Amino acid sequence: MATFYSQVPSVSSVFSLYTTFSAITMLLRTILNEVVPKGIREYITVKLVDYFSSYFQSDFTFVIEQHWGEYVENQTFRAAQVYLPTRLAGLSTGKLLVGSNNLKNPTAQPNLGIPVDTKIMDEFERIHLEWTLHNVKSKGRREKRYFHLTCKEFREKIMAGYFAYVTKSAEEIMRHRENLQIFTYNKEDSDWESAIFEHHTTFETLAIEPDLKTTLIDDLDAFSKGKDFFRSVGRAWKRGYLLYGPPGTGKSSMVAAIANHMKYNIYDLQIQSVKDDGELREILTSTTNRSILLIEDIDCGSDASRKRHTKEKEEDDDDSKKGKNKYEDGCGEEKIIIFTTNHKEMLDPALLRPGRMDVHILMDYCTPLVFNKLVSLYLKIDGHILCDSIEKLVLDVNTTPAEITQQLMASKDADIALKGTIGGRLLEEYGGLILTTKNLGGGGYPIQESHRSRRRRDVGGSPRLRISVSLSDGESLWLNGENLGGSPLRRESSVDAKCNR
Ligand SMILES: Nc1ncnc2c1ncn2[C@@H]1O[C@H](COP(=O)(O)OP(=O)(O)OP(=O)(O)O)[C@@H](O)[C@H]1O
Repeated sequence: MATFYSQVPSVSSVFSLYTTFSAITMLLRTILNEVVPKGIREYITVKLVDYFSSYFQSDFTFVIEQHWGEYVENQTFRAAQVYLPTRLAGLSTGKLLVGSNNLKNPTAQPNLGIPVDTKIMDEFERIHLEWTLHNVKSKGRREKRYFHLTCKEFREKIMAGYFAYVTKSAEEIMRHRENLQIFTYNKEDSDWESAIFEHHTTFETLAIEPDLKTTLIDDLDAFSKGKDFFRSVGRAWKRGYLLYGPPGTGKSSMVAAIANHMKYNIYDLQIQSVKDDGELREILTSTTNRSILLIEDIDCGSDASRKRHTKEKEEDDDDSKKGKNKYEDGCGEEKIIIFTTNHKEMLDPALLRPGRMDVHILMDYCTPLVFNKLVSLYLKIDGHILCDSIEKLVLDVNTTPAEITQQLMASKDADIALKGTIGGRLLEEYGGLILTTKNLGGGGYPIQESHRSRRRRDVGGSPRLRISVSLSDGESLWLNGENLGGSPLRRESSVDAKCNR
């Protein structure tokens, strides 16, 4: 017994042995890091991973195809596609697939792509996993892509935990992705074609009323966090927006701001080219989650679409009685649908019924606030001597943000740019007088599209526009210009405004 105790090392000798061992380990690690170049170290790691992976050859394989059913995008495939590039360090070959679609920053480090027929290693709760992307193209059929995910056992654990982990990671990556994509539908291939979405408008650079901006952002944020809510009320996790208003008031810019805020890709569908509901359903189901389906100019239609609309209307009436919406049918989760139109009054009333489009947003002519926002965005100034008068004028004369931005872009010099706007031109011509159309016998004469076209016909088809202005000395004038955004205005005649309405 005594001999045994005498052989047991003391605490201090254990501690000193441990210290020496740690120091040697650290020294060796430092030498290894100093002496063996990084490339060789990584090569050894890859080889070791390779060796062990072939040693523990997996015997169970999950097959994850790109499409689930004939057309529906398989969300598990999509999640893997987004997630796997983060696991390419464990690649078992000496090759990497690299590329970039970053047009904003062409010198940025390229991204890693998923090479075909190449093993990609991953680990989940100490389970070793192996992914391989396969690509099969058979004659006359579209390319078939699928992943093999192999593991030795633990099938239950993979089903219960790993796929959810991959999906969550992919969502996180997508939430922070820099480049969004815009897809357009190719009828011939019955598939979407993608391109980088280059519209950089955000809610910061979109000039809209502040209240509308706050409400809309809150609505979008609530939607993106609303998974449980939508489920609890038994509704599909979708939101529909109808953007309506005259051309040039920022509907497309608003779509870009929404996409950039949500980091959603856009599927831009020309509804006129879709022949029937069956095709529409196929197209909708082939869009991915966390995306925007955009249908612009919903009021415009070819003959084909008009015929379809008549048929649809009958079906819609039927569907709406049952509380159904075909744009919602079977098209996945977390999706936004946006319709735009210049003529809300021409839309099929079925589309406007409660429950169809959740939010209707009027994109209108410039207000003083919108005008000032555009001035501060484009001219980087907080105010200008001409602004007060132009603000008053935009209340009376319908001017679109597009017309204003065009003029503000004309020069970096605020004086020149502001004088180029309709208000600026009037002010310049009439020597800084306060201009208003308010006293024209009954509350002014706002110039709307219908008035414009009637005026055009009145003057024998020439594209002239007349606006009425009362000067500060009480005199009323009709001013004549080629159009609001065009050539300088000139005095035509002094007339009684009432007679000319
Ligand atoms: N509210 C706005 N804020 C900032 N810029 C705007 C706004 N509205 C229009 N613009 C400017 O005008 C251009 C045209 O606007 P946009 O295409 O968004 O209008 P639209 O309402 O979609 O027109 P259309 O109905 O003809 O498609 C934009 O590229 C942008 O520069």
